[in-house]
Amino acid sequence: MEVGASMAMQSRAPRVGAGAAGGRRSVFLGCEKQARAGSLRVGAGTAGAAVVAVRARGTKPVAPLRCVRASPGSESLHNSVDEALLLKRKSEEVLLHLNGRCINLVGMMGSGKSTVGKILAEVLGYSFFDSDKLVEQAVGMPSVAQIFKVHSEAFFRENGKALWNDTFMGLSSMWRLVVATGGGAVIRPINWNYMKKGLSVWLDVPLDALAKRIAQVGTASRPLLDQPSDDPYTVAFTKLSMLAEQRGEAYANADARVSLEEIAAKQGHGDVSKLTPTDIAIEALLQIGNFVNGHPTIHGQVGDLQVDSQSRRIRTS
Ligand SMILES: Nc1ncnc2c1ncn2[C@@H]1O[C@H](COP(=O)(O)OP(=O)(O)O)[C@@H](O)[C@H]1O
Ligand SMILES: O=C(O)C1=C[C@@H](OP(=O)(O)O)[C@@H](O)[C@H](O)C1
Repeated sequence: MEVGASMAMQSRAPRVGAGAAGGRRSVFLGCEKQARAGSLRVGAGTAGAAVVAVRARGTKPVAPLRCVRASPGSESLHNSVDEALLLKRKSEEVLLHLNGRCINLVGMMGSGKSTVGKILAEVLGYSFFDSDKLVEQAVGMPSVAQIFKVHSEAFFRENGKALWNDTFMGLSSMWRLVVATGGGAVIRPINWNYMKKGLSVWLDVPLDALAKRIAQVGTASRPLLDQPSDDPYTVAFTKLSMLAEQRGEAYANADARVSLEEIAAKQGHGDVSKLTPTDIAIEALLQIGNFVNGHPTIHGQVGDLQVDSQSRRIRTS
């Protein structure tokens, strides 16, 4: 989640404020930047504990083209103007068929869900959410690492499940969002019930590339990989291999798969490290396009909402 602060979409990061409900915090998501008409309240959670209130953004079909960069020191996200234009064209192609459906990115830690998700949100004129950030804020802690430390992994995954339910139920009830889900979100079947209300896209990155990225940025924000070692690459690679073994089939539930190896092969590279996040976003749009063409939703149900594809107004069903 280390994408640089310079990216425009961060101004759309969800704000979460506390509200007492059912003995824990309810989650208030305000996607305020560029918010326009329409405010929607969705009861979330079987206990009705949390209410997610979302300001629906107005229509803004495609974001203006602009050069975006990742964190300082990293590569430019776009290799060229041509690449940026291709991204924009692909987004225009899929936008109409998407019909407001939410895009849920799944994949291992470090697979680029946040980085690519922000590019997709930017170019589609969608809002970007990071599901881990929502849980952090609902728990009232600054990071997942802190939740693991003060509580435990089990708390994060199991005891915190009501929060997860609220988070995913709330997110799945919204529209025009790109969501970067935590790498472990796929292991809870109920999360799929919610994610399947929109589209799910698996960023399938070779483990070697993941371990290199994570070793490069450090493991502090990824508690599962954060062990004292002189060789963070090997620690990350070993743990990621284990997780991939356990989760492989769960990721494969996604509606669309973006394989970095396949993109690299198409481009004639032997190595995925040459791919920019924009290359990956373009392929994601291609795969999303393939999926939505086979699964159209027109004037239909999107999650719990009715979306009018002409006016793009939202009504609760
Ligand atoms: N295509 C890419 N090439 C090189 N580094 C990347 C790429 N995509 C993401 N990264 C870097 O990898 C790290 C993890 O990316 P991130 O988007 O936070 O992954 P996730 O959200 O899936 O955990 C970040 O430091 C990011 O800058
Ligand atoms: O794969 C996992 O189990 C995890 C992935 C992390 O999110 P990212 O995939 O965004 O790094 C975070 O939820 C936590 O450290 C556990």
